[in-house]
Amino acid sequence: MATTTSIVRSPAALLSAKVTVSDHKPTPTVQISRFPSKQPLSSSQLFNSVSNGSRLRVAYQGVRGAYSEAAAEKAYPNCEAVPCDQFDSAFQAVEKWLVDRAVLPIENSLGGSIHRNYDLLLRHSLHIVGEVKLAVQHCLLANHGVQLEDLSRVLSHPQALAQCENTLTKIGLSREAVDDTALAAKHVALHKLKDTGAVASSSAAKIYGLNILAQDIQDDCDNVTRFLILAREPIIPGIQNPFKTSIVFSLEEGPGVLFKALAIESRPLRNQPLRAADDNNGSKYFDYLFYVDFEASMAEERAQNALRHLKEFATFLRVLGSYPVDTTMM
Ligand SMILES: O=C(O)C(=O)C[C@]1(C(=O)O)C=C[C@@H](O)C=C1
Repeated sequence: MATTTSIVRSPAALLSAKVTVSDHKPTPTVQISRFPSKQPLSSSQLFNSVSNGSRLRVAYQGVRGAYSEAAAEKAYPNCEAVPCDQFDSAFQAVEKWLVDRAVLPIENSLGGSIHRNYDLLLRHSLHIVGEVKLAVQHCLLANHGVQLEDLSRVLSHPQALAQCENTLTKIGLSREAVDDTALAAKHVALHKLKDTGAVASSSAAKIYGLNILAQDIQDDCDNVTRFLILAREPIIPGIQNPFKTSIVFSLEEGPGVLFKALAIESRPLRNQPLRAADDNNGSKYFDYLFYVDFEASMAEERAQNALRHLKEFATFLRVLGSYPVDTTMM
């Protein structure tokens, strides 16, 4: 997959910058119509389009019809959703001012964490300014005229395949992973495949002209994916509505007690995953990063106290963002 991203060094250069954010669409010319102020966004600004009336540009990973596009549109109903071929391109598109926000999946109620995005959060310096939860209802799609018994194989995003594991096993289809669910639908349609279906959304069926053979094929009807909204600047944390704060930290000592006590997301450190133990035997143990979401705003004293305390024994601590909780699915 070809990803060509021009390195933009000054805001003026952005006006003529071209970026290929997806190789499945004609190369879009990115026009930055607005340079957001350096001021942090307030939480009330968060869900609105920009004040001069131009549409907010929101990067997502995938092609048209992907769940991530639906999540971007749920977060910002009037936005221009900009497809990116990889998660990393979406991060870069925000950093290079080619778009205003990125909306990326971070965890799913059935499939678990999307580890790649946890790693990318750390490698890039964007801020979490919101979250959006999306109910994911998968369909089994095929070309018109193709019956269920004609299929031997199904294509989809690995998370989607995992979310439909039991159903696909029952039907007896072999699985093949592709970059996103809508791309699977597009591939099946484009190549007029007769023996291969796609697990994707009903809107992907509409966009690529496929037939819906089965609906709601996920193993649990409560299949929810949580997406993070990322921006160049943090928002000013509020206290008027429920806020969440996401942090990442590492510890001097082994992960043991804290890990068990908090049951938090932990990932081996990428640059230096193993740490020598103090036992002089040359033994090593994994050095962990802990990702914690807690339900409090950084504007609250109790959150500031908790982080001050954590800072005393953490070898590394970063606040990834303090943002309003998405209460739409509660
Ligand atoms: O493939 C898509 O349509 C996506 O938007 C990606 C993705 C994911 O990464 O989890 C998003 C929501 C669903 O959980 C399945 C796939």
